Amino acid sequence: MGGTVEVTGLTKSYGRQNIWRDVSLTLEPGEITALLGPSGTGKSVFLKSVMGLVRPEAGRILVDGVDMVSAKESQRLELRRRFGVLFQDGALFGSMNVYDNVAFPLRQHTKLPEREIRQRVLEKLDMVGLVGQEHKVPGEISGGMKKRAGLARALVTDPSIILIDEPDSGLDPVRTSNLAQLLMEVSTATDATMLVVTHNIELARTLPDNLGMLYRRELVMFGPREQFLLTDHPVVSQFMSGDPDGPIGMSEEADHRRTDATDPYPAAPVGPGGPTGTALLSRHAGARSIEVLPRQLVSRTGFPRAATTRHRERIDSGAARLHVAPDDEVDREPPLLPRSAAVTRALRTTGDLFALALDTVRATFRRPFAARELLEQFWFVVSVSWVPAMLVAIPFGAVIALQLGTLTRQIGAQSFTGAASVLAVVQQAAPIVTTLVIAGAGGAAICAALGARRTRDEIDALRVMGVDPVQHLVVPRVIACILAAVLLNGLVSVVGVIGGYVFNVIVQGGTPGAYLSSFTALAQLSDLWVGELKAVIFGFIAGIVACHRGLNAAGGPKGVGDAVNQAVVVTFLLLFFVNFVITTLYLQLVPGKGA
Ligand SMILES: Nc1ncnc2c1ncn2[C@@H]1O[C@H](COP(=O)(O)OP(=O)(O)OP(=O)(O)O)[C@@H](O)[C@H]1O
Repeated sequence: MGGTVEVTGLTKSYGRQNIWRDVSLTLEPGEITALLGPSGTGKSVFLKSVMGLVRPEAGRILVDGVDMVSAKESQRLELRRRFGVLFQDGALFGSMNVYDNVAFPLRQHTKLPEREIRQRVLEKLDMVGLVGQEHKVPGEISGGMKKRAGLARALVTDPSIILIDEPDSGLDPVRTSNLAQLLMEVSTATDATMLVVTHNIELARTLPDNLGMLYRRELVMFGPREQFLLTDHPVVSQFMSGDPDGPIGMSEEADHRRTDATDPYPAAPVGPGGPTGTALLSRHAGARSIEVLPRQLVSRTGFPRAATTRHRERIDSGAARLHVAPDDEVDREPPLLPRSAAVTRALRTTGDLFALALDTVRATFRRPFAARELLEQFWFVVSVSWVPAMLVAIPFGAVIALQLGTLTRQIGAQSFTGAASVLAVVQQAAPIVTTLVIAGAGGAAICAALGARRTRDEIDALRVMGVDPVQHLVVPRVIACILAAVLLNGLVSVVGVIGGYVFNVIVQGGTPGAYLSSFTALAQLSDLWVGELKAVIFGFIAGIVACHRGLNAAGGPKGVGDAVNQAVVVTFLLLFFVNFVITTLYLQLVPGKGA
């Protein structure tokens, strides 16, 4: 039997915008529930709250008795393994083909042999009509196909709770009907609990056992299909008939308030066994005049559906009743939430950045380690950074040598030119130059790639499949940035020193012997180590900031662009500040040679 989801008093806001408040409903085991509502009323946010991806500020979501809202992230990852989720655009992983996408949850969470995985994957692909397309990557298939592949992935682990966001978007009417029938077959075969967010009226009338409707920040109505479809509530009636006239307007904010406040919209009378074929005369102008309850879909296999029997029993016993929000609640003005101060937001972002840094350190020691991802990312960061790093290193080393050479000659200390320029390159210029290039080239690309995955719901899809994005994505990227910084720092130091040598000896007429001997006289091994230590710390900062901004990108391509910009700027600022701290500490704690 499917899981139970009990939602009580749930309230969610983003900044000053209250999305919905005090939402309470129960998804009964094995039953199918459809959540309706005009665009922008927070249906997807509700779905994400149930998955534990969005944190409501008040209320509880008990999934088989465990509260998703207050549970630790590790508990949530465990709970989410019971879910099968289809996101609005499928949320397929862009780097994998359809077959690997569908196989992903099985490979991640089971030790099934590849032969068994193949059998299960092909069975689900057959179910959604995608056999023969399994070798294609998401960029090569249509929106509807992505949706069906996403459904195959959601079903491949035989989940006990299935959450589906707009299954009909991107599908033609015939495929939508087929999909509704498919969901009914899945429900009959597995008895999984389902929550389907949809705008499709036909699907809403014929598939679910229960319906709920969000409107003006409230769950205006929730209850059994038999009662929900027969009410003459103006909002529900208008929505179900697709009528342009009524309380629902073009936008959620502009929707005018219903003026008729006298009718409490009572539920339609329902007889035992359900009122199939019942006709109801509406008493509201503008609402449907006569409604006939459409038949619910049944399984074509001929097997009875356990949830249908239980649902009937709940109605007959009076346990399942229509909940209608009191009139004054629907008409209430949205609460004016306090404006979140810029300082508070900045502090929260800084706190999140530190939390991610700590999480990354902890997740580094968790198994399995994403070694392959690390190698790929390391190769990627080095390949985009090494050429610019070298090209910057030569003029940098030369400029330092030129400046110091001129200065030391002015004060009659030419013999220290080598030491001064080598120390400046190794300790200061090399780690900073290397990390600026890594942040500008590798970090920006990492941030953009994660941001794009975030806006395509791929990150949420990972979390829903019980995969920790910090362990799977952040750890390999951060370690790749560190390793690349150490490697390139060494190379940049060598190139910078050679550049300085060439300029000092050839252009400024210094002697090679004086240059080298001054270096060995004043420099010490710890000077080299501090350069590499800086590279490690700066690489860590570049990786963490890039991942943090990427994982928090929001609002489509512009949001990703903004995230990349912020990542580069924040990394630069942090680098110079941390460099100042390390240099000051080093000079205070490590006495110079000969001092
Ligand atoms: N991460 C977020 N940050 C800020 N606001 C958000 C965020 N996610 C959603 N919202 C806001 O919450 C509101 C509800 O969005 P949601 O996507 O849940 O609506 P919906 O009912 O699913 O709409 P549709 O049917 O058009 O998909 C919108 O105003 C949206 O701008």
